[in-house]
This record gives sequence, structure tokens and C-alpha cells, in this order.
Amino acid sequence: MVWARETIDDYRTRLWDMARGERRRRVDEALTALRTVLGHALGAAEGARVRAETRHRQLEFEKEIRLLGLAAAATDADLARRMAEDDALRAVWDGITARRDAGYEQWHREGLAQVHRLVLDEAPGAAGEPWQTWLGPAGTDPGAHAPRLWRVGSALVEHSAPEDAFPLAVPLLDVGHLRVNTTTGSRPAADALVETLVMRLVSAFAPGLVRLHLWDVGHLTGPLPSLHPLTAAGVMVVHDPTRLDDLLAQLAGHIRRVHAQSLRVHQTPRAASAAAGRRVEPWRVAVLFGNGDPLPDEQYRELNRIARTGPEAGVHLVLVDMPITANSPVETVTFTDAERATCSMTGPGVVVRADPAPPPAQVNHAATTIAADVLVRRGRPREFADLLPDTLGTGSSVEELRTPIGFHEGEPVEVVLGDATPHALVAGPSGSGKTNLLYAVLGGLAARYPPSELELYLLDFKEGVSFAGLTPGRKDPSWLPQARLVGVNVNTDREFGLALLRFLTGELARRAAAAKRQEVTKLAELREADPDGHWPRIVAVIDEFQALFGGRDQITQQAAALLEDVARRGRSQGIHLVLASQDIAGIEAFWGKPAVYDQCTLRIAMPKAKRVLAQENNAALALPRWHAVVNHESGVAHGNEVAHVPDASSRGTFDELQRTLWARMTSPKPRLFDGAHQPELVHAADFTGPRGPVLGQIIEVDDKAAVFRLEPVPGRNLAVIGTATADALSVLESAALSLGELHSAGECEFHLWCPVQSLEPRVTAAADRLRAKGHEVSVRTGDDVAKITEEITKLADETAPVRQYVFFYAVDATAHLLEAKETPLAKSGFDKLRELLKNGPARHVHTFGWWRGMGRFKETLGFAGMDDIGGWVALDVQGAELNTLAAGQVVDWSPRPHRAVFFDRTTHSRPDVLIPFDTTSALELP
Ligand SMILES: Nc1ncnc2c1ncn2[C@@H]1O[C@H](COP(=O)(O)OP(=O)(O)OP(=O)(O)O)[C@@H](O)[C@H]1O
Repeated sequence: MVWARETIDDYRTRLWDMARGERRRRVDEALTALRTVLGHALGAAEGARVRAETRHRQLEFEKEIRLLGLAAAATDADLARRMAEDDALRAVWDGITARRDAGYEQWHREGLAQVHRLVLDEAPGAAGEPWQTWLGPAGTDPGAHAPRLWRVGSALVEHSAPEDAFPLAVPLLDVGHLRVNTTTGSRPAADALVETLVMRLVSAFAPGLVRLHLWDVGHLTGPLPSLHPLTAAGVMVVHDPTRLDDLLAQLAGHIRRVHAQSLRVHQTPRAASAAAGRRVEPWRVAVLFGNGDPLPDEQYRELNRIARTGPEAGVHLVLVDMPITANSPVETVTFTDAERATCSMTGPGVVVRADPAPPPAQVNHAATTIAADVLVRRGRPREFADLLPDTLGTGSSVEELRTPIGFHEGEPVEVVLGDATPHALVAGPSGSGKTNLLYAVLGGLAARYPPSELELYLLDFKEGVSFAGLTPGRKDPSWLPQARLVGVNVNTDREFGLALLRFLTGELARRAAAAKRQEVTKLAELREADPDGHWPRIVAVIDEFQALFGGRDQITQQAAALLEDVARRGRSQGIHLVLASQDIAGIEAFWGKPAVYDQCTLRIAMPKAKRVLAQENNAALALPRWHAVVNHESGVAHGNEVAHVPDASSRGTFDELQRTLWARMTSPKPRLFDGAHQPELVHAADFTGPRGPVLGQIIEVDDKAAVFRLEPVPGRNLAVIGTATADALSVLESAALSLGELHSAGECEFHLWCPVQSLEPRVTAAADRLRAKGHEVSVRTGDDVAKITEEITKLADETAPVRQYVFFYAVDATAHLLEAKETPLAKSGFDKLRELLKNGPARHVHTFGWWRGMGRFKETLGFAGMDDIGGWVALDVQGAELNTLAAGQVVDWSPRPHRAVFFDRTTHSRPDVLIPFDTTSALELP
């Protein structure tokens, strides 16, 4: 702005010198003389007094002329009469006009030419030349530099010849604003001035570099009708007369974003454009037509804020009859009648006239050409591929994660996850394109940041398999290299959501500890202090996350607490949440934890989304299909950015990117957790290298099975409780077969007892599988069931040479056998079984029993026997029934198909939810 001010001051000084300054100086000098004269006069002779009085009269007269202005004074009848009567006053007038003529003579000789030259140099082409030379074709200037002056009309010093008119140009782009004040009858001239100026602006550069916003308080038909073709390509946006708020918020939001960007790149748009050789950020010119009335306070303050901060960000105002404070860089044209005006650039004494507007048809034609050119330049509609960078996977996430996710008028609209916007909340009703938007975000990020910079944890509580494609599949072996975990069909497994949150808090703690060791507080600092460490930013996407809060139970409570913790502390540790939901409003537990909501400062609203933006921000309501409001300001209106989101989920979009990235980047396979799929025992990590008997898959972030500890200490027996036969068989078979894998032949013996005939084939299959591994197996089924009591007694009484594993299926079905006593005082089978459970483990005899009901189970063990069951797996048993088995703590468990709870008294503080394995292939003989 320094250059501009100098130029303008120069320009002004010259004009003022001539028109006003000279006179003022003379009057000031004369007043000084007057004081001297009056001083002398006190003691002077009468002649001197008369002279002094004459001089005084003359000076007063000169002052009057000055106040009136030379032009008005020349036609003033009273002054003319007094001059006719008083030669002394006539002399004053003659003196002044002589000085003016001399001054004007000098201006005419030197100044006029200089002004012409100045405007020629500083307002080249469309900025200053007559419309005949530029109106029509679209400009080609890439906008690396803006002209310093923009012609608005012509000016003429009062009393000078019409041919001495000179061009009047004002600074605008990158510098300031223009205000036009009208008076009665001058609106056509004002409109012409504005229209011509606007056409100069949009014609001076390659189309699209100047964006116009038009707002008019009163006109129903809209002002500047010839410019309307510009709206077709979005070069000009006409705003609702009742929604000045929205426009101001939009401009303010834009200014903030540009400032934030300038801070990031340490360059203003002007400097960045000069360096890049093209305008990097289009100028935005808002033309506001008011009616001279003051604006409501809040709007007035906002307008003044924009006026103060806009120019640096390339935001400029052309204000017609809109009041504004003087402390912003603004030049003013004030109409004094229908045709004539004064200008703050030239001061009084210089008459300004707007240039006549070019013919409307020609303006219209030029506007159409420019709009068409923009559309051609913009080319085809933007698609997924346009979200991707030129080079894949080279971004650094030290400071933040940033990617475009859509386009507004051909320009990318970005989302940022970083210190200011650590977490995102995405909302939109079903079918509004929420999942597609998540794909756009994931695609944009994955294309920019390699796995060392970004790790993704994705969870979808919706039914369906929306993120499953990110893991290797049967048809497509590729995976998204940055994906570490993908959870699908977790709608009934809220524990998995909980597990993810626990994992994230664990990671938070790990990062916090590392930061503490390095004596830093932020991820960026940690990475600087530990350049060799692996500290990628983590993005956890939870689609339909409200499902986590689906019940009034411990899971909801824990999820809310963990989510709050991650939301609070994730910011500084580079752990970001992207929470998506159909209906934010419905999440009761969430409202109890406003911190989560508050920490999600990035809000994305799909069409018709409720509550995700600030309450009075209704931008999502009017959103067209496949668009989103992206708001980095917690949903406040000035943060709104509307983007069209390209299709990111059809074939050939994200999937193709994934294959490309997969081929280029090395990364381990992500874990897939599919709640609709029973994991196979043979594929379980703990089956091939077992640590002990495997019971089922734990719902955890890591691929981990529940393993029961078997030491030779009391209580190391396991009870399976419930009627869900398939699941009970699965648990027993998993345990038996994994023990078979753990031990070499001869190290142990198996005892499989099953009184239920229909289960015999399964028991036999398990026995065959164990025998195939070389193990000794005794099976008691069918008629042999009668021998079970005998077997129990033997195992309870004798010390076996090797480990003994008893698998007792459907214990309750042997009640009639075990209850029997040979004599009333003899021990029953149950007594023996209790002894076996009590004393067996210490002698390496461990029992895995299945009871098909809690009552039967308790009956078998009796009150004292409970201690001998160190662990249990409950199937279709209500949580309330289990409390007594879990050291008195409340077990929050509602049975559901193919899920179980496992509790080990010695290691667990709370039960684990298990998914029983599919044992089919494990049972098959090799
Ligand atoms: N920007 C887009 N361009 C073209 N098609 C889209 C776009 N966004 C979404 N679609 C299509 O619309 C359909 C619904 O989109 P999507 O699954 O993303 O919606 P959603 O809001 O997640 O709905 P739901 O919650 O029911 O899954 C999909 O078939 C998707 O391909």
C-alpha cells in the first residue's frame, strides 16, 4: 500500500496545490501579518489604524471567498456589490484570481500532463482506457500484479476549459475500497460508474480471477442487469436482499481463510501471486447497493471489519450509499447533482463526472463471453481424479493433514485436520452422500500422505460393508496402504468401538510419554525432537458413531468418556476423529459430553443435515445434491464453504486410487474386523502358535484370541454356560484342538465325555483330529457314558503321569448318573466331580465343562465349589445371572447370537466379549 499512497498523495498534492493549498497558505501568511499589524496598531497613528482596518477588511473578505469557494464566489451577488463599493475588496478579488490563474497556468503546463501520464501508466488497458479499446473479449492477464489505479471517470478543475479534463482513477485491488454516495437524480450516473468499473475489473484479467458479489438492499429486479450473464459461470453471485448477513459472513470467512493461509506460507496473496507469476487467490469484489440508511449495529461492525482486513486478502468493497467508518482505506465519490460529483482523491474545486456507461448490449455481450470462457477453462465437471495431487504420497503431516474434498466454481475446497481443527463431525441424512464424502476425504488424504505420515482406523456401525474394500478381498487383493484397521458390520458389536477408543487412548498415552521424555508438548515438536520415530498422524473415522451410544449401559458411558478423552487430548498428539452420523441431534449421551462436540471444530454438513452447523446457520438446508457445507469454524456461518463433492465411491474412483497406492507403497495388511463373519479357528493367530487353550476371538483392535491360563494351581478349570449349542461346541473344540496344537504327542491325554447323542459326531470328529496329531484320547459317548463316573473317580484319585484334559459336554445331561450313590453314605458322581475340579488342576488335570443352564451349573458345584471354576464363558445367559460369578461386579451383558462373555477371575477386571470361532476346517483331518 505504501507505493499506492505515495502515488495518490503525489496526485492529490498536485491538484490541491493548485485548487486550494495555495490560497490557504496565502491566507495563513496574511493572518500572521494581520496579527503583527494589529500589534503595531495599538500605539500607532490614525493613518496606520485605517490601513490596518482596511487590511483587516481585506483579509476577512479573502476568508469569506475561501469558505465559499472561488466558483461560488464569482457568482455571488452580495460579494459583487461589496466589491463594486469597495476598491480594497476588489483588489483582493483581483489578487486571488490572478494567483489562481497563475497557479492554474502552472498546473496546466506541468500537472495535467503528469496526471494523464500517471493514469496511463498505472491504469493500463481495461483499468484505464476507454471501453472501446477493451470491452468484449475475455482478458488474458494471469494477474501476477494488479494495476495500481482504476479509472472511474473524468475530473475538471472548476473554471477551467472542458478540454482540460483529466482522467480520475482510484486505487482498488490489493489496496482499498470505493464508496459512492448519490444524491437525488444521480443514481443512473452512479450505476454507470459502478458498472463500468466492474467491467474493467473482470475484463482486465483472465476470466475468473475477479469474483463479484452483488447485493442490493432494495431492487427487486437487481441492479447492473447487463452484468447478469456473469452469474452463469459463478463469476458473479447475486445475493438475496434479505441476507446481507450471509454475504458478510462469507466474505469474513474468506478473509480469515486467506489470512490463515498467508500465515502458513508466510506470504500475502499479493506477494504469492507475484512470486508465482499468476494470481493465486481470486480477488473478490462485493458491490453493495444501500439506501443511505445506517445498517444494524452487528452488520455495520462486520462491514467495517471487512473493510479494514479485506484488502490484504484481496477482498474489496464497492459501496453505493452504504455508510462505513473512515478508518479503512476507502476513496469516496460523492455526487452533488445528477451528473457531477466530488472525489476524495481530488478534493473540492474539482468536478468529477462518471464516464458514460458502454452500451448495455455490448456489456451484456462481454459478460457472456467472459462467463463462457470461465466455463471452458473450468472444463469438464470436476471429478475424483481432480482431488488428487500431481505426485502421490509426498506430503508431510508434521503440521496438519490437508486435502481438497470438492470444488466450488472450479476451485478446490479443502478440509484440514490439525491444531485448529483437530476433529470433524459429519452429518447428513441417509443417502445424502456422507459415505461418499468420507471416501473423498480418505482418498484425498491417502493420495497425499504415505503410511509413515498417516494411519487410518475406520469403523462403520452401519449395516453393510462400506469400508471393507479397503482391505484385501477375494476379487481385489489390494488394500489402502494407510489403513491399519477396518471394522465393518460392528452395529451389534459396540465393544469394538470401545476397543478402538481404548486403543486410541493407549496411543495417546504412548505419545504423551514420548513427548514428555523429549520435553515437548506437540506432535510437530515431538517429530522434530525424534526424527527417526514413527509418529504418523492418526485419523479414526467412525461412521454412524451414534450407535456407540445406543444403550443406557456401561458401553455407552465408557464410550462417551473415552471419546471425550481422545477428543480433548488428541489435538496435540496428532490423533484426529472424524465422526459421521445421520442425526447428530439424536445422540443423547453426546449432549452430556459437550466437550466432544466442541472439540469437533471442523463441521461438514450434507444437504438437509441438522444440528451439525451452528444453530442459526441454515446453509445445509438449501444445499443441492452431492454438495456439502465445509466449515472449519465450529459451524458458525462465516466459516461456510460450499463444495460439490465428486463421486468418490463408484467403480474407477477410490478403488483405482487404492490399487495405484498399493502398488507403490509398502505397508502391512490392515486388520479387518467383520462383525457379520465368524472368524475361522485355523486362521486365528493364537491357534497356530498357541499359548494355551483358545476360547474365541476377543473383540479388540489387535487380532487376538482369548486364551485360558492353565497352571497347576487350584481353580484352573473352565465352565461354559448356556444353551447355545453351536457356540458351546465351538468353545470346547477351540480349547481342545488348540491344546492339541500346543502339545506334542505323549505330553498330554484328552478325555472327551458327551452324554448327548446328537453331539456325538462332533465329539468324534474332535477326537479323531486330536488322535491324528498323535494324542491319546479317550471318548465316552453312547453306551460308554455310564463309565463317566468311573472315569471321574479315577482322575480325581490317581496322579496321572502326564497332563490330563477333560472335556465334559452337557454335564447337566448326566445328572441322573452322577447323582446316584451306591450306598447312602457313599460319594456320588457329583461329589467326585467336585473333588476333581478341586484337586485336579494342581495335579495337571484340568476340566472344561459345559452346563446348559445356570441352575444346573450351580447345583453341580454347590456353594463351595464356585472357587474351583477359575474362568467361565457365558453364552445365552443374562448378565444379571452372572454377577455372582464375576467377583460380585455387575456384568453388563445381553446375549446375542454368536457372541459370548469370558471372565477369568485371576486376570480380568471386566469380562471380554468373545466371538466363538468357526471350527469347521480345524476339525477336518489333514
Ligand atoms: N457426490 C456424488 N456424486 C455421485 N453420486 C453420489 C455422490 N455421493 C453419493 N453418491 C451416490 O449416492 C448414493 C448414496 O450415497 P452414500 O452412501 O454416500 O450416502 P450416505 O449418506 O452415506 O447414505 P447412507 O447413510 O444411507 O449410506 C450412493 O449410491 C453413492 O454412489
